[in-house]
Amino acid sequence: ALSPAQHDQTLFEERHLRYISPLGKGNFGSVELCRYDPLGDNTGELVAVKKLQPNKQSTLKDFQKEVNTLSVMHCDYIVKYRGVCYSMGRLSMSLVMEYLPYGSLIGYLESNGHKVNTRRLILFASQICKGMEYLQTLRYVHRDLAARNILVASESLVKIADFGLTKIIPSDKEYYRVTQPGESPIFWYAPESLNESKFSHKSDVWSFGVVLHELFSYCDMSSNPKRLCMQEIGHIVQGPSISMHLANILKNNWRLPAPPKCPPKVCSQYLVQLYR
Ligand SMILES: COc1ccc(-c2cccc3nc(Nc4ccc(N5CCN(C)CC5)cc4)nn23)cc1
Repeated sequence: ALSPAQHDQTLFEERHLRYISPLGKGNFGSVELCRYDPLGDNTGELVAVKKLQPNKQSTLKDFQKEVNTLSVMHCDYIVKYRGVCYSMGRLSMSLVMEYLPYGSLIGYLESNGHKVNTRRLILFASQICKGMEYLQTLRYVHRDLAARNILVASESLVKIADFGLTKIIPSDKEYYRVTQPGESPIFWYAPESLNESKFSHKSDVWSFGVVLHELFSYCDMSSNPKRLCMQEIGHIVQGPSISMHLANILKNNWRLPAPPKCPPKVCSQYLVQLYR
């Protein structure tokens, strides 16, 4: 008879997890393509395995929170949790997720942009919206919504990934205030996040507006949000004062310029910020 552990589909045994290739690295650790092949006949499922590299930024506790966050998500527009793999006798753990073959939205649009029309971009934007709407029903704030954290499952389906910075809003408050975190994606931050480290569904809406800009720029490197903001701020500025300068130009109503060929009805960076 199978032991309880063997019944647990979310427990992946390290000995059956066969490394195939690297998928990406972040300040958290790395993500690898593996095949979970308990039968040893290459019929096993391809999975994306996020290995934790505990460093000053991310601890096992943070990683455990990310795993718990993803494990309660059941939404077509959020990357699916498959389970965990413990190694070094529970001293280290990896997060096992479904593998999305087309990779990150940035890479996909860079190499397939020519065959992605406005209708398709709007479909992707609406799917990201539905994923964010689902997060909001669970009172989650993503805090790192950006094209780099959107994955492409198929030519007509994208999913939100990477819940490393996601926080639950306390039931008695409308926002989450953080102590200054490490690597901050400040060019996707709303003014209140820059000025007061406040994060809410509204600040996620702001970041969605930046994602719209990325989508309709086809994630072109020359017009990425960081580059355009730094051009406006002036490259002379260095270090922590960048977020202060960014808050300033936003206060003076500078916004990311509408991407070339962006259909007027979509140029809703402003609409998005209206609805915040
Ligand atoms: C920061 O790096 C990553 C990398 C992978 C993931 C991740 C999480 C959860 C599911 C998942 N599926 C895929 N698929 C995927 C496919 C292809 C590629 N690339 C293929 C082409 N290469 C040159 C770059 C990687 C990257 C990811 N990546 N992925 C998240 C962050």
